[in-house]
Amino acid sequence: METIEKVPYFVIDFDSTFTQVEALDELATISLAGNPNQQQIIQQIIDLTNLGMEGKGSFSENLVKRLQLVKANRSHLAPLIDLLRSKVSKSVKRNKHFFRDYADQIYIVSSGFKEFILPIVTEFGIKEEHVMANTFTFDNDGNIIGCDANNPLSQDKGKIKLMEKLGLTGDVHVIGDGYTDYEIRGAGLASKFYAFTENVSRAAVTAKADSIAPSFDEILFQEKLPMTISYPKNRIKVLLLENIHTDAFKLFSEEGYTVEVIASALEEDELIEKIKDVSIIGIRSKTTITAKVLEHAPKLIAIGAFCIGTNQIDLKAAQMKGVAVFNAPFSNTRSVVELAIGEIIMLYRRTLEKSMQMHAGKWDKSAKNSFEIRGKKLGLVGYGNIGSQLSVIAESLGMVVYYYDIVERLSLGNAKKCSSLKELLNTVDVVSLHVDGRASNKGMFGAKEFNEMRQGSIFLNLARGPVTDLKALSENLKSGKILGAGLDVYEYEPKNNDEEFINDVRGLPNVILTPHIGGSTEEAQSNIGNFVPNRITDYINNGTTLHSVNFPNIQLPELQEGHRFMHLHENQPGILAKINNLFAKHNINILAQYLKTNEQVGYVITDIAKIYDKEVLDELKEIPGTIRFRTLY
Ligand SMILES: NC(=O)C1=CN([C@@H]2O[C@H](COP(=O)(O)OP(=O)(O)OC[C@H]3O[C@@H](n4cnc5c(N)ncnc54)[C@H](O)[C@@H]3O)[C@@H](O)[C@H]2O)C=CC1
Ligand SMILES: O=C(O)CCC(=O)C(=O)O
Repeated sequence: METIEKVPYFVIDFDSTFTQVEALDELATISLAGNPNQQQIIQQIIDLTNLGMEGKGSFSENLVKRLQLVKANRSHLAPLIDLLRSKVSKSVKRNKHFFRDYADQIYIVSSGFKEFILPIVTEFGIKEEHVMANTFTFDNDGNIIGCDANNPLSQDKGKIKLMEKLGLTGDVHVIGDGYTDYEIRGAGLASKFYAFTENVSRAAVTAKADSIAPSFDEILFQEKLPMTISYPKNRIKVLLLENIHTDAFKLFSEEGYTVEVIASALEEDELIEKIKDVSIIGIRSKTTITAKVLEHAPKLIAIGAFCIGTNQIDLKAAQMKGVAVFNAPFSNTRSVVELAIGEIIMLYRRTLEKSMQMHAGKWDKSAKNSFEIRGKKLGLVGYGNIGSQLSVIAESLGMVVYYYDIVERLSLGNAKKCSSLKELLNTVDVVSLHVDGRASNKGMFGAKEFNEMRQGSIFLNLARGPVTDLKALSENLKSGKILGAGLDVYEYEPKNNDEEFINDVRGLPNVILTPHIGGSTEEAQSNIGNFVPNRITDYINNGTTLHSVNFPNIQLPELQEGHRFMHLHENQPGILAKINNLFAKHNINILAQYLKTNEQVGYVITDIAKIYDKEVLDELKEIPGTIRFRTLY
């Protein structure tokens, strides 16, 4: 711990800084309960508070007006204090130890009232005599009728007057959300002003700040003081591309990260430029993360694939750079399945063709080449999450399901396993591809496979574009061998909605073309927008890698006490022993230890006691084969 002499005095505001709320606004909500004009009066109070915080108008007149509007009684203070206790700012709560450990250096300077400030801040170890605030005056019935007019804090430029009177000798750093907090610095009574924006950010105040602090962690980080978390979260930059659902923005922002959103995908060179200071990137299927991009991402901790497929990411390169990749393996499964079912029906009934004829004024009432799906044989190529879900629903509609997969899968319902792709193609009426986008699947379905299909079949590809040879499909559609097709994915897909879709399949008969929207439903996107950020924050906050597609998967218990060390290394013999030898050498007590490996890497998580020799950190990083080392708390 640094010596106390080096630590400046911290002058901290109460309302909207120490707590998330303005106490007088909250007091009014309590005191005016049941008053028919409650909302209107509270709004007047909020407007007056904001004027004061922005440094507009006379502060003393503003305070008197607010107290008159609040019309509170002593009996309203207890419920107010209870509420404030639950509204202490999150990062203040998180760093409770700081207020206790540095109590000699901490002052609360507030234009609020001691009656509700003292019970809150003294619970954090702040000294009663270091709390500078107003006091209420009451009438005989306990009604609040005003405040002590002699207290400088009830007057204009009150905080300046108070600070002059306090006469702190030494460095003073002010932390607050209001203009009156800045004024202490403006008057030369402090050397630094942090605009605290965790709860409210006012342009007039941030413009005057020496530093903007979105949390107390940021202040402690800048002051080089001990923090509860290892790194201020606002310094973690998140980049979300490709129209990712707004819930992801919300979740990452609530976590305290700084989030940037771009609606489209980025090309490699644009990405290389953008990713330099990014810690978390969120993409969908259109952004390719190559080894070259990863070389330019020194801060990258995690990649979120806000979809199922991860073929667009160099998973191995990410792993060897210690970047964890997470996807949403079943959040859009149902949406793809529903689209496939809909398309099979539409294609068998030639609905699109007939609809287009109708729009052109042609009435063609005929049953020719229109069929029910009941009793038809559906062949699923790839029997993973989507294939097997489609199997169940198709069967419930009366289809007879066959499947072919390169790995053993549990047959659901009455689905029949085929031992080869050829067997499946020779048997079924509808072929639907649900394989993943691994490199070896490129071109897996071409002239030979269409040739094996039965006359008058239906073909669907809602998996990945490169899997199918569209030239071969087009020839088979034109010859009538294939009755109809549904395509959602293409080898080249436009980068954004402004680029034209250019492809030979345009204009082919009885072909449903959709712009890679198999997973684009409100439900799926919202599911994904929640699933992926939660996996990433679990990893960052706890080390848990469950659902990572490139790290060994491990679900860790929450760390209760102490520190967690996470060591990712190349999977070579002897590394665990080297880690533990270092702990022994530094006399470090291991509380718990977990190890999970895959073929390439090992992931060792060690929980240790609170006090430890910091030298071990560098030594752990230097163990040969170390890919990434992270500490928690
Ligand atoms: N159109 C869209 O918007 C969407 C497309 N997808 C695509 O669908 C794919 C499948 O998704 P899930 O079923 O969730 O994946 P999954 O990983 O659960 O299933 C894929 C299955 O395909 C099998 N497979 C791979 N190559 C094969 C081959 N050559 N022959 C036979 N079987 C093979 C695998 O063994 C596995 O069982 C995703 O990888 C993605 O590319 C996924 C979601 C939305
Ligand atoms: O919705 C997307 O951007 C991609 C959907 C997809 O292909 C997938 O989830 O793998």
